Amino acid sequence: MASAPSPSSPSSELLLDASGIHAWYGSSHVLHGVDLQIRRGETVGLLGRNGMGKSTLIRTLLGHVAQRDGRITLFGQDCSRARPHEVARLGVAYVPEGRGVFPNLSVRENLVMAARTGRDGRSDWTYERVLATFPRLKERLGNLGAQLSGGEQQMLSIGRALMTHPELIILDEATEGLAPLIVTEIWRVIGQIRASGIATLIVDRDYRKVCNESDRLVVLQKGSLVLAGASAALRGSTELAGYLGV
Ligand SMILES: Nc1ncnc2c1ncn2[C@@H]1O[C@H](COP(=O)(O)OP(=O)(O)OP(=O)(O)O)[C@@H](O)[C@H]1O
Repeated sequence: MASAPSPSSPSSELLLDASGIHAWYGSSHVLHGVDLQIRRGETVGLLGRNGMGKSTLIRTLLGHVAQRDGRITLFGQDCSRARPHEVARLGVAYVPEGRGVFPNLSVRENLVMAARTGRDGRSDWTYERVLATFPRLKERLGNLGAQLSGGEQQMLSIGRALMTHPELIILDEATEGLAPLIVTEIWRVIGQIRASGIATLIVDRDYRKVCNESDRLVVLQKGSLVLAGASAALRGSTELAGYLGV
């Protein structure tokens, strides 16, 4: 089992190195030369008001936005033009808001189907460990994905991501629209993922939580990176509040 770096001291190895990222939807130019780095074991919070380009940046890094430009290196490999399945195969798990679950398969099948050893041969996120992390899923093993509540589907989606032994997990609005108790549960698991040494990129509307649960913050405004730095330094700053409009 790989040793887990402490959340406060990510290693210097770059898992993601993206520079000069541009993206377009038709004639609409949405990202304007964004740079983003994520180191092994690091948790990065991606912030910005609605429509500033957070989801587009994530989708671009994952190869989902065809009209893009810039350089994207993942685990040392050039992925600037990679397709989504090629990025997934490299060890990046994507947990999109409210999706990522097969509705006609049971919870057990959803998890087992996702199982894969990591690039470095890791297999520490076993089926049993995922169920221990999400006790609710353990009670629903025979239920179909479609029969789960929104919160349970989100947990299953994160559970499936963990079963792939990713080195980087991207969580886009993982708590959106969920009941407060479930939101607390999901943040607890995000904390566990962080402590286990998996690097994470988090987008969430609860910017305070993102500030508290991340090592570093990057802020987008109108598709450009306007602020970046250690969460401890930026949290509570008037500059951050200004960009977030809070
Ligand atoms: N599929 C699409 N086609 C055209 N324009 C899009 C598409 N998706 C997003 N946009 C536009 O791109 C811009 C950035 O949107 P994006 O969803 O990346 O922002 P965001 O920061 O994630 O915001 P939110 O928090 O509201 O999801 C917005 O102006 C949005 O209207």
